[in-house]
Amino acid sequence: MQYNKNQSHIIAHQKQTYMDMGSYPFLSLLLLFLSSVLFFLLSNKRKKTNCDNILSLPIPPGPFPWPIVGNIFHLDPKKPHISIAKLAESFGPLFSLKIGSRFFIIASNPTSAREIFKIHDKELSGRYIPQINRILPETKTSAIAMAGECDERWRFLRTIAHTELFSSQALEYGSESRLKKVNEMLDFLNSKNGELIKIKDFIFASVTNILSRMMVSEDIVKSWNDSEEMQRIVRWIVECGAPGLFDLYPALSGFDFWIKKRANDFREINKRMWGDILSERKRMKQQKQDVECQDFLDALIKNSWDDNEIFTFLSEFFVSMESLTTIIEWAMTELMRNQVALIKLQDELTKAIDHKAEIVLNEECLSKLPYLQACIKETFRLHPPSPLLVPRSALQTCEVMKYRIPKNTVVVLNAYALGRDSMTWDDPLSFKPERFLNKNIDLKGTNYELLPFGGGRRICSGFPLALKQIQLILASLVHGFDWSLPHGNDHNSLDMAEDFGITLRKKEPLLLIPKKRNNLVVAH
Ligand code: HEM
Repeated sequence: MQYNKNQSHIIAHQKQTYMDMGSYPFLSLLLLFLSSVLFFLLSNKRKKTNCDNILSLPIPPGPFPWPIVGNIFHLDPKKPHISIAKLAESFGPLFSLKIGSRFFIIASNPTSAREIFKIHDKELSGRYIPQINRILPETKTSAIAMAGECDERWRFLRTIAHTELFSSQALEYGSESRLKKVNEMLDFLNSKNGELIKIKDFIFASVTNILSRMMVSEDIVKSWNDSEEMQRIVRWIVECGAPGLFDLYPALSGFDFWIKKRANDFREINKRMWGDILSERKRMKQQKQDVECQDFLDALIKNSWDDNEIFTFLSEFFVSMESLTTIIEWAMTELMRNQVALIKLQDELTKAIDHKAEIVLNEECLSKLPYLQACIKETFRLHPPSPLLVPRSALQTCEVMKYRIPKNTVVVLNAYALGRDSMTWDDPLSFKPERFLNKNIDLKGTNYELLPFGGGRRICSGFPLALKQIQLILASLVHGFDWSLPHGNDHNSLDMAEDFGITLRKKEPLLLIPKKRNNLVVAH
């Protein structure tokens, strides 16, 4: 066999290659190991640096907290929304408070609102869970607003509520019964022509029955006279389930001897409200009188929830009826005080809905009326029913506007301050619906200067239904009647005092005298 230089070169090359291949697993493992160590060290360093960075940041500024009580004396318990709006003037749009042993941050302008609802929405999407909920497991499994975080269960509950109640299809389906309820309200008002009436009572009865028809196919306010009693019951449910003093001092929660009683009351009232309706429905189902899944209650029974879970889920939606009543009462109050706006709104409605033969008001047409929409937005701006929204909680320590927000901080947005911020709004204390005409500002939680329904992933899930009800009822009241104050009182003398509670209500209920104006027909 002849030997040549080229072959020797090839053999040498092959040897080299075999050598490489022989050591390949070792080298590659070594490289893999080294790069993993490097990656681990670097990413850990980055994480550590991020963490160190966040931990080295200051918490938002705020007034000095006293030992044990914290900043409790900085708040007027009757007007906390105004106290914290004033504190924001000194400490800025994101400031902190300590109340008891709880740490709060308060956002008060569109920039800080955007940070909370958009940029840090995920980290700040928790809710503080009051102590009472720990002994009421049903509030954990079947209450949307009380879900501690946006987990699978929360998503499931929001999906049921959306599909059955708030989707366009569900709203379209419920349209006929909404219009029926509004017609009943108009009949009632016609029967009171010339008499003095407390407007929030019939508004509450109407919005509540609209919802109860959608949910359980019957009225839960059986007569107009029962409205006050039902308002008391709803308030009672909220008060039983609301955070108490011991929530501010969790270390002392073992001494809350009343908590079991409050929990029992909560169950008892819920049962009183829904027990008979549920038993009757179950009885009908057993007798196969009502096999098909027809309303919201049927859908819940189908989910095999226990009775307490069903009661809790149903009640959660009813507590928002007070918000609806409050906003419509404020809208009527503002329109009574601002007669020019009232006449403009009546004109808009007349042009849009009066036809020669009959006057027909329908939901589709109302959603397109710019002045009606502007009046509603202007009322929400000045009188957000939940001025501090529903507080959120920080799921993890995070950085917001260069401040450190520790895990479990309670996050509050002052919607009241947002709506009256003179940096955002011209002449902020005046009722001027015109400011919204030709402006692209809506209530869907992305215009951070106006957030009465909150924003981000936890935005009010009932928003689409709420808006439909407000439009329909307000338009019917304004177009169907002329309203006057008792004893020929001057419109400017209307009392505008607020009462801070479950909602920011009008302190003195609005009393008005209706005079039939139009033969209104509310139609599909
Ligand atoms: C004027 C009427 C209403 C106002 C002003 C209002 C306001 C709010 C606000 C501020 C929140 C908290 C949002 C957030 O954390 O970002 C909320 C949550 C909620 N609202 Fe409403 N609401 C109204 C009507 C309704 C109605 C009619 C329903 C149902 C029938 C409803 C059901 C809910 C539910 C289930 C939540 C909890 C959402 C969650 O935590 O994921 N609301 N609402």
